[in-house]
Amino acid sequence: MLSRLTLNAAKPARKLFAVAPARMAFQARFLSQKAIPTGTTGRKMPVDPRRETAEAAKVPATFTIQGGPIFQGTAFGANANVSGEAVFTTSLVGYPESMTDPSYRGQILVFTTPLIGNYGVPSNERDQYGLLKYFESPHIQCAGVVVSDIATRYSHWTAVESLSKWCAREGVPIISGVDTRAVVTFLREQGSSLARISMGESYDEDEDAGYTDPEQQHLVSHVSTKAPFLVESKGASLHIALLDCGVKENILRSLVSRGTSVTVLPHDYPIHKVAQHFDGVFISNGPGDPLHLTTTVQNLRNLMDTSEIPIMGVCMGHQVIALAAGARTVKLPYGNRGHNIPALDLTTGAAIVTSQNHGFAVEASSLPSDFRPYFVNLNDDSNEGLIHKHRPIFSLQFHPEAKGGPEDSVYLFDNYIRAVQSYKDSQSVYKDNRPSQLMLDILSKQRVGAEPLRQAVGA
Ligand SMILES: NC(=O)CC[C@H](N)C(=O)O
Repeated sequence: MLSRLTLNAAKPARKLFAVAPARMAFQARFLSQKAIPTGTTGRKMPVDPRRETAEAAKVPATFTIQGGPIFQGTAFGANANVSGEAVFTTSLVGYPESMTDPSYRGQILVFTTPLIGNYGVPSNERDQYGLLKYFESPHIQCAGVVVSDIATRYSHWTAVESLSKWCAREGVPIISGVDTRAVVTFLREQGSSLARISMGESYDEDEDAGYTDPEQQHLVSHVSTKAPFLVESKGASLHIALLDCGVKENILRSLVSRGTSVTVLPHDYPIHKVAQHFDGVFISNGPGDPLHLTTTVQNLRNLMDTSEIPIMGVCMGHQVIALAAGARTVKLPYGNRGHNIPALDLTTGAAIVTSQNHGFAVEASSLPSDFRPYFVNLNDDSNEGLIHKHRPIFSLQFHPEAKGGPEDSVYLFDNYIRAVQSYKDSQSVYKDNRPSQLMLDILSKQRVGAEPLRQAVGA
């Protein structure tokens, strides 16, 4: 199935890429034009306070891929040396959402879109449900950012600061001036690789020194909530339990805005022991290798063996449901990250464009006979979803909440809510509707944020 993804075994010679001279000349011209602002009347215009000073662009930085090319560029954001898995996204917009998506925890995010930062960074305003309006979690989750050209001016009605200032506050470095086409060419041929962003021009000739592999850690335990909390939808009659592997705000919003209250539980909460208090179970997205989530998988297996409750999973949630069902997961050579990835609905024959961010995938051929593949990726044939043949259980490798991304697949939340409603209707005859002690305990708790990324600021 994944044969088209097979890696090229040949290893290219290590290459050093300096900042492209053409790009520097272009930037210098661009900056000098900005230095003489004039209006249509020839009158001198006030200097735009949102413009960052050109000096910021003078600090050199180096991006080194383990066993691969070395890129020199200029530093923005935090003055910090970081290491992580280098991954690339083909999204055109949505950098505030991608960078705060907990599934990117500890990764170095390479944007293939050449100009990043031109609409700045929005505020941490919250909506009527208490969810962040413009971010997918309260902090930047990726370890570092690599771009071809960072915009030093920004403009948007929601913007409150520049990309560089935001990253500086959050301890996350950016390197700009990198030939991101060469990075992607390398990663596509050699597969997912560890990398470093370091301040200065020097780089360690020792190819194996100083690299951190975030996947060696149990990343979900860092981003999952530490205690249950409720996201309330006023007057909602449905109540969903969500296992939080690193949930994006817009997944919660997609559920509560459809008239359900959501109780968010730590990823390893014994869901099989409490599911009778809820009308549906949801398993969220999250970072790292799904094989680390042994307790979550075991609990879910117990749940699926003992209850008929509707279950939906997204991304990590999809992988965990597959593992609980007895299927296998694999690491893809370089993953799928972007907002323009086509998937085919195998139940209807309709193609949709999806938002994705994952390095692992479910091996469709390993699904047990009571499940079937739901969607397939039209670029690389990898599995994009599974659906139970007789029960209301389905999951998606892509992100139907699509923040950012196209909204072709939001209807899948409607399908889930319909299943939750009919399950509730079928159960209500037997159900004791008095709130349990568990629910009373949960309702009394405030939301406790997950751990922010802690990186040493200062080289
Ligand atoms: N967005 C996600 O939930 C990612 C799932 C998993 N960590 C992967 O990389 O495949």
